[in-house]
Amino acid sequence: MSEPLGEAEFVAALRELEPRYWGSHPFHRRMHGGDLTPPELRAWAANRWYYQRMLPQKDAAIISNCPVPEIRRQWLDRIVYHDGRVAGEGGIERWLRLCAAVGLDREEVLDERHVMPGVRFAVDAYLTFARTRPWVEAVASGLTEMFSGHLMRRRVTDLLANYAWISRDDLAYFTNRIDAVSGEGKDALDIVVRYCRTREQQDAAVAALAFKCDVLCSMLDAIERAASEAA
Ligand SMILES: O=C(O)c1cc(C(=O)O)c2c(n1)C(=O)C(=O)c1cc(C(=O)O)[nH]c1-2
Repeated sequence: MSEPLGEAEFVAALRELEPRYWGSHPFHRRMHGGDLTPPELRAWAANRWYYQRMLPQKDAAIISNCPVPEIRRQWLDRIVYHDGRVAGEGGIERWLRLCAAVGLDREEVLDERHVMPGVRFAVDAYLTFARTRPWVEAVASGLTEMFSGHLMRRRVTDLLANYAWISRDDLAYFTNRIDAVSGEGKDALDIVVRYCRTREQQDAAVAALAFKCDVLCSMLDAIERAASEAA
């Protein structure tokens, strides 16, 4: 059995996966460059809805598999963040607001008529991973958020600069998420470092993060196809 990595080495192994993150995916590059047409932006928002609406179920799966009260308590905030405390609030509602801003009716988002099979497959795989793998691996798979703060900050700037009909208020999903992610990302990394003690657990955490990078890129591959059909 190999020796466990030191903390710095383990964190470096996780961070080394950044090139596999969806930040550099060609579809994101086109979006940030201002090259998407209104129908392409709608295809993106309607498909990503399927990811957004699954996140609380993924976080609930982590809680249900986790025997540590302190972690369960901490993780609960994520569900409330997306679902809100009452109907009409929370991240999911802010995503729907963005969908409306790009010209989608609420109904056509909620009934998921635009969701591509590849997006469904990738997102469902993420949920199944969280339900079936050890809870700390599921937490590690969410560490893509370590890479997302910078991307979301750029997204707000680039969408405002390049798509005249989108206002700052329409982007409340991202402006709000940027603040949340700096704290949550650090908390999740601390948990992974603390609970992955053996080399096998550390390797499984790195593999979980690689898997999640693939989930996100597969989503965007399918979204790219939806966009080309919509354009
Ligand atoms: O816009 C983005 O690029 C981006 C990326 C990610 C991510 O890296 O997983 C998340 C989000 N946004 C996000 O808004 C979000 O709520 C979120 C939750 C999670 C997760 O795995 O638990 N990732 C992400």
